Amino acid sequence: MKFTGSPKFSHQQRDRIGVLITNLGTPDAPDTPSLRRYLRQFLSDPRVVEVPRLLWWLILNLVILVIRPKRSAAAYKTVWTERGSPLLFHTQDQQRALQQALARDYGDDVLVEFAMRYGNPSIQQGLQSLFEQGARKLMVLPLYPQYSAATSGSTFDAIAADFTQRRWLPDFRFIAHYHDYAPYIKAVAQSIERYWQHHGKPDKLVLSYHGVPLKYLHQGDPYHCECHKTSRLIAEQLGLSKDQYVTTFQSRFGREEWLQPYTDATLKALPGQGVKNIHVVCPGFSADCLETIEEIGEENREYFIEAGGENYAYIPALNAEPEHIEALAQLVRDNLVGWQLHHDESARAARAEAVQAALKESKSDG
Ligand SMILES: C=CC1=C(C)c2cc3[nH]c(cc4nc(cc5[nH]c(cc1n2)c(C)c5CCC(=O)O)C(CCC(=O)O)=C4C)c(C)c3C=C
Ligand SMILES: [Fe+2]
Ligand SMILES: [Fe+2]
Repeated sequence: MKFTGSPKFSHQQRDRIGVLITNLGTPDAPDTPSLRRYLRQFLSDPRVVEVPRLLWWLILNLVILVIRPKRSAAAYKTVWTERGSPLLFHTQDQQRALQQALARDYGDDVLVEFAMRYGNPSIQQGLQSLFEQGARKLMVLPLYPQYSAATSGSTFDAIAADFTQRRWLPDFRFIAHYHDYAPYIKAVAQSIERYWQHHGKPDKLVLSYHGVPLKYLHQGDPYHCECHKTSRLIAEQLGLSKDQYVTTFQSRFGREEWLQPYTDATLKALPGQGVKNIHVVCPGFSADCLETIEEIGEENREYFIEAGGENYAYIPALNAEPEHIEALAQLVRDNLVGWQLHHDESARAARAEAVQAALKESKSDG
């Protein structure tokens, strides 16, 4: 059979709305074979690495996948937890909390699943689960606030690739970005303010975003502009003047030029300019992961202190914090307009209560 059907469908089944939240993905374990598998899938994506395919195949297979998996596995080991990779368990927590927040309004008419662009659970698994539970309308929300072809664009490709194999396609909405969405800006600003209430204000706030090759900007990718807009809006919310914050780009990969200023070079230079007390926040990462915990929390701290810096703190990502979940729930509600399902209101209210009670119970089970 060429196209996957929906054998479990019955006319008694209620139509529902599926919300798929996604993130980048992470290896299954912090060991060399798992990293080789993960990096092969990730770095073979033409949306991520825009280099002629044959040349890239040679570099990837003869150099990168020989050297990098072992090195990256060692880095992942330092952040791995009992619940596995931080990116994975934070995304799980976000899924659960978002499901609960939306159940307050929609009962079980709206289902939330999560998936990873690379590795597990895959986009295909996430979609399959939603469709099996009766989702006939689908909203995909990649948890990348700033759009880049390398991230949100690639996620769209994976959804589209799955659709090419399906017989029954859903109504479909894709949230390409939310870099200037007021509830998101407010959630980031609040988390910074809360941090300052306990730890005081720094000389400078560094807003560090994952980088991309500079050529993507020149070829029209809006990512760089969206990062700067997010920073400006957060700074406005916090009442910071231009000299009190700086936007930088981290996690450079390979030899070509990436977006500047680089986070590491900036942190090495700041103490020499008399800035000895800084806080770093990463508004582009909706969940803490290797790139924030290890790269910003550890590696870059050392650069700053070695260069003569005195106080350095990393303000954690929004993860499953209530303000974040409320911002995401609001984003989903805003984008559900026109998609209300037509059920009897009182029955819906009763279902909403039942779902709330069940979720509370499952939460107290651990
Ligand atoms: C080849 C280049 C890469 C591009 C372009 C890129 C863009 C990009 N990535 C994120 C978010 C994350 N990246 C993460 C890890 C990671 N990124 C790259 C390379 C590119 N990223 C690599 C090789 C890795 C793996 C780690 C390593 O080997 O160093 C992560 C963390 C994943 C985790 O498991 O914790 C995130 C998140 C964005 C937002 C982005 C472009 C906008
Ligand atoms: Fe990355
Ligand atoms: Fe990194």
